[in-house]
Amino acid sequence: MIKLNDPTLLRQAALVGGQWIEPDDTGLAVTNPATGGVIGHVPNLGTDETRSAIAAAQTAQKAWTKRTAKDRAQVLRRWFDLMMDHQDDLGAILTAEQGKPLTEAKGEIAYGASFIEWFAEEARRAYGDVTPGHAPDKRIITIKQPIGVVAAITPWNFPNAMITRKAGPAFAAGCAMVLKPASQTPFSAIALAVLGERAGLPAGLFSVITGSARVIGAEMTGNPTVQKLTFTGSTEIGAMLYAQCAPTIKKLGLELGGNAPFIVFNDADLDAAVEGAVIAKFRNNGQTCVCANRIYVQAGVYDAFAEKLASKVATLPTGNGFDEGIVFGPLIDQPAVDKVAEHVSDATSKGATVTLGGKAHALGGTFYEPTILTGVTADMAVATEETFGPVAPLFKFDTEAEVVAAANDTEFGLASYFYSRDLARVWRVSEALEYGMVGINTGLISTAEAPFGGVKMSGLGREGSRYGLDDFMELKYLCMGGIDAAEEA
Ligand SMILES: NC(=O)C1=CN([C@@H]2O[C@H](COP(=O)(O)OP(=O)(O)OC[C@H]3O[C@@H](n4cnc5c(N)ncnc54)[C@H](OP(=O)(O)O)[C@@H]3O)[C@@H](O)[C@H]2O)C=CC1
Ligand SMILES: O=C(O)[C@H](O)CS(=O)(=O)O
Repeated sequence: MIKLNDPTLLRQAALVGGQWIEPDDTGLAVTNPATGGVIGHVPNLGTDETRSAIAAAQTAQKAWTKRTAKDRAQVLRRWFDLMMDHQDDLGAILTAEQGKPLTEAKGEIAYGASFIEWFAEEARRAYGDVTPGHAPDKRIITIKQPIGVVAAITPWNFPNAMITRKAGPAFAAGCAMVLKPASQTPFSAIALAVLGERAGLPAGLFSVITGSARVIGAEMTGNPTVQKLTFTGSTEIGAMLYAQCAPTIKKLGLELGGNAPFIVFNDADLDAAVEGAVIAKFRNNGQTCVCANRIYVQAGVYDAFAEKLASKVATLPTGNGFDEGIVFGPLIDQPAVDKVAEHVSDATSKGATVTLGGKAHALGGTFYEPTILTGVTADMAVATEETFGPVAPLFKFDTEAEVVAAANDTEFGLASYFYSRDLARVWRVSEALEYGMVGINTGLISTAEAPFGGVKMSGLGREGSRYGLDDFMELKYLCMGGIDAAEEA
């Protein structure tokens, strides 16, 4: 059992149109990836409950949008305050169902809450404009209005922040949201809904539906009342949902897979580059879409970088996320371990060397040793597939042109990183990299103030920043005519 200051936050129920529904004997078990133990159960809901939630959202949204932006902002601010007041409990629930170390989980709570805080402020800045008319009697006015009912589907790797990164702008804009969280991590979403009620989110505005992704998703994508679908997860599922939304022409927000390059030039600050690589590669045990999936090191510093990185990572302990000082928790499930093992096996079979780790951890279960590979080449699976685990493949390169071409040689375009202290090179490489985001001399770029998102197969739209609200609003053009000149006195 998870020790909580407020046990009511761990609620074994889904929230459908303002009504809490508890699981019956068809309920779905949620397990702790570190121990395999059952944390609790959630109801196995489907089409009817999803349809009911969407109808309730439509009703609640009409009232919500009539409230002032300041009023909506105050509710969001209260939600932010409650999240931070309960940071320890929300972090414990997250570690229990996702596995990341408690310190990192609490960090995610603060990161997730920052999106609610940011959009509480942005809510009051949905500015329109007045444009000089195209005729003497015409005036042109542009206003922004909420899209309406939003459906959201989120992944297990950031079970709090991937929800608030959508709910914050949606509610700030005046929308309602029906959410299907990942089946492996529903309790973080449910705890957010419990606190949302306490903050004053009206009944029906925010529903959390648990059950079959395929069935719930089919209703979300097919129901014409849903005006926007916002999805974070794999490119494969994202593309399928994109197609499912086509018949009802929904707006889409897609935050999909990545294959981030991490480039270290000869002129880099090597210690800073090692520190950045540890964060960019191993945050959340490598289970993030913006993780450094390929590490390119210029020939002049390759051996020194590899040695420094291995020495640093070797000091970082693996274990149960609730234990003091743990840096690497378990992977989410056995398929995740199998994929990591397959990538390591493929690389070594094609000539790569295991400098550190390279096998399942002695702890067993879904624990895997943090791994560093050297002598990695472009024909290996780690070069083209997202590993989504603690494997750092080091590629050697000679010239800037060669590494930029290699970095761009992927269908993905989410995050990228490079270390250089040459100003001209910083500009050249920043402009040449085909990605939505570029980290320059840093391995950690995600923050509510910045536009998060990708290009190519990594998705559509941006979350966070001053642009995030617009993804949940529609522009309306008012053409005011008949404004004739006053009669001469
Ligand atoms: N761009 C970004 O910000 C992020 C991208 N990702 C990417 O997601 C992948 C790993 O996350 P993972 O959760 O496994 O991704 P998935 O795409 O498998 O799952 C994401 C969500 O989609 C749901 N889902 C799965 N199948 C369907 C379906 N047929 N219809 C509707 N919903 C469905 C899942 O539900 P269920 O849990 O029930 O299967 C889950 O809630 C990686 O590729 C990673 O790069 C992950 C996080 C962030
Ligand atoms: O799920 C993810 O990978 C997140 O988008 C990563 S981040 O926002 O925490 O960088």
